[in-house]
Amino acid sequence: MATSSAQLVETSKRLAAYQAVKDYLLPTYTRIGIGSGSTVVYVVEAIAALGPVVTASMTFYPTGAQSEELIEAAGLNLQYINKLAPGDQLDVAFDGADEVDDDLNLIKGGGACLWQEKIVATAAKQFVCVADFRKLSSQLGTSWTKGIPIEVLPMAAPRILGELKHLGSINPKIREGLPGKAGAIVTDNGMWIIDAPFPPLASGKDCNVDEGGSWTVDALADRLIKIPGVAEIGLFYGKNGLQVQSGAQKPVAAYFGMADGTVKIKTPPSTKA
Ligand SMILES: O=C[C@H](O)[C@H](O)[C@H](O)COP(=O)(O)O
Repeated sequence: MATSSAQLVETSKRLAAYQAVKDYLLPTYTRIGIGSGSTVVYVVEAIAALGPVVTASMTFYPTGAQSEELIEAAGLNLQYINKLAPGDQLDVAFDGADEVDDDLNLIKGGGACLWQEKIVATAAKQFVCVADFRKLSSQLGTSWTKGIPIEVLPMAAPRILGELKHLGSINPKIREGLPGKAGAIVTDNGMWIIDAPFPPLASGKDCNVDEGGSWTVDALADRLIKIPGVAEIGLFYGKNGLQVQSGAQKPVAAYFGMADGTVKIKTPPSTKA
C-alpha cells in the first residue's frame, strides 16, 4: 500500500524524535524539559520506551498543559519549572519547531505554546529541536508563512497590531480559537496569540529595514519583544546553543526526519562567543 504524505510526515517526526533521544538523553541525566506539539509526542514515546530502569531517576518538566498530560500519561515523573531552584539547570530539553533556518533560528508557537517553551529551553544546558523535513528552511518566513506567533496581553492586542503594521508586518491577525468557537485562542498563560507575517528574515545582526531592505531575525526579534503588551515572541534567536550553556534560545542541534527515511542533523558552527 502506498504511503500517504500524512503518514510520511508522522514517520519523519518519529525518526527525528527517536534519534534525538538516543543521542542526547544520557542515563545519568535527572532533569529533562519536554516541549509542546505533535513531534514531542514521539520524544515522550521514545523516552518511555527506555523503561523505568532508565527513567525512574529522571524528572520531566513540561512547557504547558499538553506536555504535562503527555508526561503523566507515559508514567514519567512530572515536575514544574517553578520548582527548579534558582541557578539550577535542566540537563536537556527537547522541543519541536515550525521553521528552522540555516543558523538554527526558530519560529515556534504554531500550536499556541511559546512562552513556557522559551523558559524551559533557556533553563536547559542543552536544547534539542526535533522536526520533520517540512521545517527545514534557508530563511525564516519562507516555508512558515502564517506569521511569527506573538503571545500578547489581550487588552494590548489592538495597539500591538498597529505597531506590527508599522514595523512592516503584512496583515497581522489575532489567532481565532477552534472552529465553531467564537473569539481568540487563549494560551496556557491566559494570553492571546497574534500571528504577524513578515517578508523572509535574513540571519545575522545587520538590519537595513530603514533603507527599504528586510529585517534580520535578531533585529526584528529585538524590536518585537520591546512592544508594550508583548509577553513573548515565537522567534528563538541570539547566541547559538554551543556558545552558552543555559540561556540559549537556539538549539545545540536540530533533528529532521527526512522523507527518504534518514535523519538530518544540523548543528551550529562551534565559534567562540
Ligand atoms: O506552539 C507550539 C510549539 O511551538 C510547537 O513546538 C511547534 O508548533 C511545532 O509543533 P509540531 O511538532 O506539531 O509541528
